[in-house]
Amino acid sequence: MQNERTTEQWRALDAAHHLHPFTDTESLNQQGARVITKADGVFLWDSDGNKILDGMAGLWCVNIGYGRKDLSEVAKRQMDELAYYNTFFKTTHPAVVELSQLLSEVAPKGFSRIFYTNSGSESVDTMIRMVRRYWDVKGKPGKKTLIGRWNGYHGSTIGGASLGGMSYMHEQGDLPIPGIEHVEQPWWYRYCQGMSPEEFGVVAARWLEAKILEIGPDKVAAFVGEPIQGAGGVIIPPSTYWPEVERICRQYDVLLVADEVICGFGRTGEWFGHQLFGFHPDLFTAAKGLSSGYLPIGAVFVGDKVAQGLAEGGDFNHGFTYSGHPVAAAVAHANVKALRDEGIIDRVKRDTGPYMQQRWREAFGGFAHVDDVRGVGLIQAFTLVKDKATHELFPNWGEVGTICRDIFFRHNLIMRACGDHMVAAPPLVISKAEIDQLIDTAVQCVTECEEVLRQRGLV
Ligand SMILES: Cc1ncc(COP(=O)(O)O)c(CNc2cccc(C(=O)O)c2)c1O
Repeated sequence: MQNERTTEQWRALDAAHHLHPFTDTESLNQQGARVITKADGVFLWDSDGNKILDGMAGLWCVNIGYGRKDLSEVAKRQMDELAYYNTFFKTTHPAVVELSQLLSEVAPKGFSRIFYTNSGSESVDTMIRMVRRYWDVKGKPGKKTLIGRWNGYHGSTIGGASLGGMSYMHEQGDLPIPGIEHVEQPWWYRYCQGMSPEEFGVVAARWLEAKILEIGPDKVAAFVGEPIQGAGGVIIPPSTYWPEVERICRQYDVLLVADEVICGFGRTGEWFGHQLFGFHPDLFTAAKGLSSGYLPIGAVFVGDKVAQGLAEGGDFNHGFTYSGHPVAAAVAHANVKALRDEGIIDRVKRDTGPYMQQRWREAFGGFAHVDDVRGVGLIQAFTLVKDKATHELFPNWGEVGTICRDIFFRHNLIMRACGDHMVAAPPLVISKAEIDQLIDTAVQCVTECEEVLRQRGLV
């Protein structure tokens, strides 16, 4: 229950007692946090009664949309029946069994076993331990190194933050941990050097081959990547990239891992992002859309080959108090069942996704400082650039993106600035009329943003 307080009272208590993630506390407390009090469908309301269009589905996660009473009723029923029991020591419970069976149905062939965590980060750390354990069991304990991409994002645990390629995270906490390497991201717009996307995709994939040969294939455990880099700014690789990555992984006996925390559960119009690009990972990580953010839960989908390898090794000494938590599992089951049975993912693929992509390209193709307008399904972005003709970016990466994001916020539209990439990833239940509202507001904001850039002499 929420105490009835004024916005100012909530802000003052928040400033006094709450440390926010990825936040400069002093800076936030000077302006105060925006107090979000309720939500429904694709809309949020703040404590001053403002109605906000949530173009980011929370943090890329509320795939089914807000306000689903069927999910809250499932949570209540499960909590009343069995609020908690663990899945250690040879016990299980109906909620996690039913979820596991459903997930084995919606997962691609060859993924029949799921390990549960509480977040995407924990799923990534679990995967790191799994792939290293797999190679131990296979008699190749030297294969410990995992390779990720610069500007990839894999969470904030020590493993996830190390595997991610965000340098500003590595600077805090003496990261990366040993055994983690990175290759450049497949960002065609920035690195194409006159190559077509298709040519560039193969070149970028072969950066992985060079790194494997530099380290030594007998030391490399896995390559890990998001099908589409999300928090890195919606970097969509050329179609030739992932098939070449897969070929290289098979050639050098390196496990291939897809981080599906954002791309999973319908974001791209497919159940999972790797299906869109036609590659076949040995494991993939998930969270976010698994429960649509209604309760924290993550998962590692373990391919049959790796599951068999782990089984040969006996005890896998890893897990969490809340692995397969009954209430989280019951809500995730109801969420995934609804995504499937209500045709929500199908509609993204065939209807609202294509509509969004057409409108998005029409709306942002003509601005002087907007380029690389891109997207698939209901994940899309554009980049604010200094010169479209030369692909010249703004010198102080992120400054213009922050200006633009704040203009969006003032117009009660939430989009994400990842550096100077402007990103949208709304709930998958967004209607065409709501897509029109999102885009029309965004066009107004970008128009205002370009005016501000001119006034400040940035263009
Ligand atoms: C691909 C990927 N992998 C792992 C994680 C970590 O998940 P958890 O946060 O549940 O531990 C993520 C999370 N992605 C994420 C999380 C928070 C903020 C933003 C942003 O874009 O601002 C993105 C992610 O996007």
